[in-house]
Amino acid sequence: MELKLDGLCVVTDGRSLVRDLSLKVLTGQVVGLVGPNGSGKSTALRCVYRALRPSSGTIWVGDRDLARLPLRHSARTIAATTQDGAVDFDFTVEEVVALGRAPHLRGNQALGARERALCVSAMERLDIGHLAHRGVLTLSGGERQRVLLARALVQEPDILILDEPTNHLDVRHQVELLALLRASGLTVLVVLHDLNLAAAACDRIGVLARGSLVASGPPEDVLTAELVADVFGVTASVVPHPLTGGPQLLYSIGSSR
Ligand SMILES: Nc1ncnc2c1ncn2[C@@H]1O[C@H](COP(=O)(O)OP(=O)(O)OP(=O)(O)O)[C@@H](O)[C@H]1O
Repeated sequence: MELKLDGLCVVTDGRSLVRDLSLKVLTGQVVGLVGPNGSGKSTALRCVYRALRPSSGTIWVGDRDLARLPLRHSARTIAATTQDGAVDFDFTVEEVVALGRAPHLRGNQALGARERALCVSAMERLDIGHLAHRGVLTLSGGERQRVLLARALVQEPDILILDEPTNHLDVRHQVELLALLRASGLTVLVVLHDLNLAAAACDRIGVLARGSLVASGPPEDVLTAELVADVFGVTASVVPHPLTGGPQLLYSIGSSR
């Protein structure tokens, strides 16, 4: 299902956090949103998973205006993981993952065999099967992040919204997660700080700076040394990935040695 942000604006206390953001994620595409700290990435995502009402603009989910969709309908269609991955209660891992089915159930309806199998499969895909009976509050940051991703997958959404899903993950789990996203066939909008991961995993990249989209397109068109210097204030060399030919950034870190 296609996701389209059309002229999205968020104004809080007279300050524009997101300015006239238009961005399309075609069905089954992975689109990365990158940009410096405070550039409005999470604010834009919060509008898509309905934690925040935009000041103006429209979010189209397929051919439907998100603001007019019943909450239960959008909860079935869009799954999200947030940046801090906060979990307040000491549920077990399998209980948290099962919560992903909530938009599909009525009241206290129990999970059926298919739904339980879905939860087991998602835990296996995220390499957390061995943690099923652990309390989530006892988990490491990366383990907890994988639990929340499993919960998002069992929701069986059409659209996944992920805010820095790799930030606590070790390199193996980063690579596995991005491979899983690419193989999922879902429409994915993901905030990533690691530009090299974004280049490797995304069909297209949008760059936000001070709330505005300053570039968007395939990674090789967007991730240029000039853009990285302009937007992030960092000197980088862009070299082709030896296997894929995609752009990879090498940073110079000043040193007296
Ligand atoms: N509720 C709010 N009230 C006032 N300012 C806010 C609010 N929420 C976010 N901001 C500000 O809006 C700006 C954009 O925040 P946002 O979290 O969207 O940035 P971000 O690009 O996701 O940053 P980061 O990379 O650090 O996660 C920041 O300056 C932030 O302090």
